[in-house]
Amino acid sequence: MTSPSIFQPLSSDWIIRGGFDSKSPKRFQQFSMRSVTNKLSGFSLSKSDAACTFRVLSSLQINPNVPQTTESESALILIRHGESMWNEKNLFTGCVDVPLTEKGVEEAIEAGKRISNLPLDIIYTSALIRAQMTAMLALTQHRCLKVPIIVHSETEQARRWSQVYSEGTKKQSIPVVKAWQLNERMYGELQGLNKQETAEQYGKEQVHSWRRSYYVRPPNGESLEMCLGRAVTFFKEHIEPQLLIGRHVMVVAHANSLRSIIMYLDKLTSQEVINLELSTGVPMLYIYKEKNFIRRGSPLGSSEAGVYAYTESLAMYRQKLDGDIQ
Ligand SMILES: O=C(O)[C@H](O)COP(=O)(O)O
Repeated sequence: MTSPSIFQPLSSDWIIRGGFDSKSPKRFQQFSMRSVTNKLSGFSLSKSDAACTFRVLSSLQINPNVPQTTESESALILIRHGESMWNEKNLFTGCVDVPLTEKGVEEAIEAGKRISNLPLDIIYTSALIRAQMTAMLALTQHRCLKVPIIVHSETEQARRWSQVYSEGTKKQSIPVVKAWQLNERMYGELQGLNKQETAEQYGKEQVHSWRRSYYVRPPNGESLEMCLGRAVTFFKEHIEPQLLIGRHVMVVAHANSLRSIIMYLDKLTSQEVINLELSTGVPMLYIYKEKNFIRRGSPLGSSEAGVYAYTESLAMYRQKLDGDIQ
């Protein structure tokens, strides 16, 4: 029996996002993502990785029942993972793979409540456990009641062995795609050091520039520019095509991989991104329409109505959920 690994998307669409005080968008600096990516010797996408990713995403994307239109409106949710055990200890974490604290678990559940009425077809997370825990915990709160299933594409065998053979079950599932390109910025020789102690040793300004500037690299680590080279390239090549065909996407990642993606979405300059701070576990919403990203609402509002400015299609999705439940 053959069964292509295709997950059915929801048919509705919707909106939102918010989160920080960005200034009015200015022209985004033009530069070649590829040239930046190529500079990252330790972070280049191998041919076999690329082939596997392509196969998995192809199987997720190709569904003859999905109307492929460029006019649809789709939602993009971005969430920084909940508090990790090294956030709690104030340690530079970067690509070290540490889990959530209890508070981080609560933040993930709270984030899930905030997005529980928003349609969702596919989830992307980094390869790090704190982002994956956040995604899974958030999904426990979603009113669609679908099961998030991690896509295994490491090898052909992993792909075959994780196939689902029921179309009905696939319809009740949401694929979760892991991508190392969404990992936190690699913090080099700062990883494991205490942030406060490092500021005392090297000076506040130096540490601020390692943490927030666009071009400056922490010792033997990635600058935000380098992080953007991989994260935004992945976003453009894999996530944007999903949005383009009307899929609703959630990305669960990290402070700096998300800062770089937001820099791209909001057309922030290298100066503006310095002031961009992201809290743990706070969902941000964008609407993707006619190839533009529109930031919606503020996740910091006290009530859901204050949080999300519903579009017509989002309101319809919500009504449908309410109808299904009554
Ligand atoms: O990697 C880390 O230490 C944090 O997740 C993000 O750190 P930052 O606030 O220094 O960017």
